[in-house]
Amino acid sequence: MNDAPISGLYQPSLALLTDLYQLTMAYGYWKNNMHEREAVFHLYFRKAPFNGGYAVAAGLALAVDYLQTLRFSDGDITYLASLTGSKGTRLFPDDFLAYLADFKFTCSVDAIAEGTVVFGNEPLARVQGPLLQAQLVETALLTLFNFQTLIATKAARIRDAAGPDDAVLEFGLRRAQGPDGGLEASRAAYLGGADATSNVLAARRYNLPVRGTHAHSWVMAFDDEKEAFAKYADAFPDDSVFLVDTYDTLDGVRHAIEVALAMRAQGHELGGIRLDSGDLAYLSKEARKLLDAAGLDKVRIVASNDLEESLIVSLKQQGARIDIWGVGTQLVTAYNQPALGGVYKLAALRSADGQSWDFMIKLSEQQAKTSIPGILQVRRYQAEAGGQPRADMIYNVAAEAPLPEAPTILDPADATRRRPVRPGAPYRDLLQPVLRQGQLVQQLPTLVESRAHARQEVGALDPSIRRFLNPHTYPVGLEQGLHEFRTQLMLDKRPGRAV
Ligand SMILES: Nc1ncnc2c1ncn2[C@@H]1O[C@H](COP(=O)(O)OP(=O)(O)OP(=O)(O)O)[C@@H](O)[C@H]1O
Ligand SMILES: O=P(O)(O)OC[C@H]1O[C@H](OP(=O)(O)OP(=O)(O)O)[C@H](O)[C@@H]1O
Ligand SMILES: O=C(O)c1cccnc1
Ligand SMILES: [Mg+2]
Repeated sequence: MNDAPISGLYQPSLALLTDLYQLTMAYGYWKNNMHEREAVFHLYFRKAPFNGGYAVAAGLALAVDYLQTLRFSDGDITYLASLTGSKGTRLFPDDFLAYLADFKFTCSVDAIAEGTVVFGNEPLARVQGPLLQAQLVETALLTLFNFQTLIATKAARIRDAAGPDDAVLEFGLRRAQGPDGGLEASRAAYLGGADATSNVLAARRYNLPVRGTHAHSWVMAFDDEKEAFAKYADAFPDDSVFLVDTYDTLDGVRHAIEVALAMRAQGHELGGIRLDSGDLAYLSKEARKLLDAAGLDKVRIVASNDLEESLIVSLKQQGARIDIWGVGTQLVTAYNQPALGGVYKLAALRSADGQSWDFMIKLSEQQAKTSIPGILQVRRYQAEAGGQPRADMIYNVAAEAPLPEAPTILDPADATRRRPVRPGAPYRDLLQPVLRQGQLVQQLPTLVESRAHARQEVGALDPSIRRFLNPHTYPVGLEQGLHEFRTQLMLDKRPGRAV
C-alpha cells in the first residue's frame, strides 16, 4: 500500500470555506492597519466527547494541507467583489481584494500530533502570526479538527471495546453526513483504530485498506441462497464472506458451509460469514459451533447492525463469537454526540509598540468557559519516562517569571485542588512546531503512523480513564503562576459594580 503523506488535498483551495465574519473582520483589521499585529490563538475543546475520559487528537494533517494551499482564486475574488451590504454598496473594496489576491498563510503553527490522547482545555493547535491571517483560518481549522477528533475518538472507543485481536471495519458511508462527511469520517475512523473501510473513494484518497462482503440483494437476485453463495465464490474464490441472514440465519450458515466445503475441494477457503440481524450473541455462538463441526474453524464471523462500543462490550460479555465488527452509522455520524465543541480563542497580541505581549482573556458567566491567556504549552507528566501519563499542566511559555523547577498544577475549576510536581518528574511537551512562517518544519507522520500512535496512546491510559461509564477524570490543570495571572486578569476585566 502506498503510504505517502497526503498533500494538495484541498486544491483548489478552500479559501471561501469560512464564515463571512472572518472576511469582514479581516477587512476591518486591514482598514485599521491592525492586520500585521502579531497574535496568538489556541484551538481547544472543553470536554471530551461521549461522556468519555479522553479524546484522540486528529485533523492536523488536513489542516496543514488547507493552510499551505490557502489562496484566493480569481473566481473567489470576483465572487467577493459581488457581495453587497444592506444599502447595496460593496462589502469589500478593490484595494482590499487586491490584498487578498496575494494572500499566503505565513503564520507559525504548533500542534499536538494526530493520534495523541488529549483532554479538555488543552490547545490542540496554537497559531501565531499576523492577526488577520490567524483569525481568518478559525472556521476551517475548527471544522477540520472538531470532526476528525470526534470521529477518531469514537473509533478509538470502538477499537477498545473490540479488543486487540478483533478487526473493526467501517461501513458508514451510506448513513454519513453527506459525501464530505463520509470521506473524512473514513479517514478519522482509520486513524482512531478501524482496520479498513468499505468507502472506496476515501480509501483511494487517504490510502486506506478497503474491504467488504456483499448485500442481501445479492442473495435475493438468485433462485436460492446456496446458489448465490456459490456464484459469489466463483467470482472471488479466495475473498468471499457470505451474508447469511437474508432468510433464516442458521439455514444460511448451513448453506455457507456446504459451499465452503465445495470451495475447499477446489483448493479455496471461505473467508467468513456475516450476521446482520437477530441476536448476534446467540447466532454467532451457534454459527461457530456449526462451522467448527464442519472443520471450518478458520472461517471468521463478521457482525453488523447498528453496532457501537457499549453494544460490542455487551456482546463480548454474552460470549459472542464475533471476530470482525462492521460498524457504520454510529461511528461515522458520532450518533450519540454528533459534534465536538472545539473553539478557537485569541490569547495574546503584541503591544502596539511591538515590544511586549498583551495577554487576552474572554470572560464567561461559567468559569469553565473563561479562556486561558498566554502563549500556551501542554506538559504531560509521566510515571516514568515514556510511561503512563499522570497529569497535564498548561503553562505560558511567554510568562515573565521562569517556570519553577517543580511547579504546582491547579485545577482551574477549583483552585484548592492542587498537585505539586515532584522534582525531576519525567514529562513531554505536547505542542510541537509544525509550521514556521507558513513553511512545514517537520515531516508529518503518515496516517499509518498516526494510527499506531493512537493505539499506543489509548493503551497507555489507566483503565479508569478509558472506561465508558463514568470514567475517572484525568488531571489537567494550570501551572500556578498562570492560574494566578488568569485570576488577576479576570478581576481586572470585571472589577464588579458597587451595590
Ligand atoms: N445479544 C444482543 N444483545 C444486545 N443487543 C443485541 C444483541 N443482538 C443484537 N443486538 C442489537 O440489537 C439491535 C436490534 O436488533 P434487532 O434484532 O432488532 O435487529 P433486526 O430487527 O433483527 O435487524 P434488521 O432490522 O436489520 O433485520 C441492533 O442494534 C443489534 O445490534
Ligand atoms: O448498521 P450500520 O452500523 O450502519 O452498518 C451498516 C449497515 O449497512 C448495511 O445494511 P443496511 O443498513 O443498508 O440495510 P439492512 O439493515 O437492511 O441490512 C449493513 O448490512 C449494515 O446493516
Ligand atoms: O461490505 C459490507 O458488508 C458492507 C458495506 C457497507 C455497508 N454495510 C456492509
Ligand atoms: Mg441496517
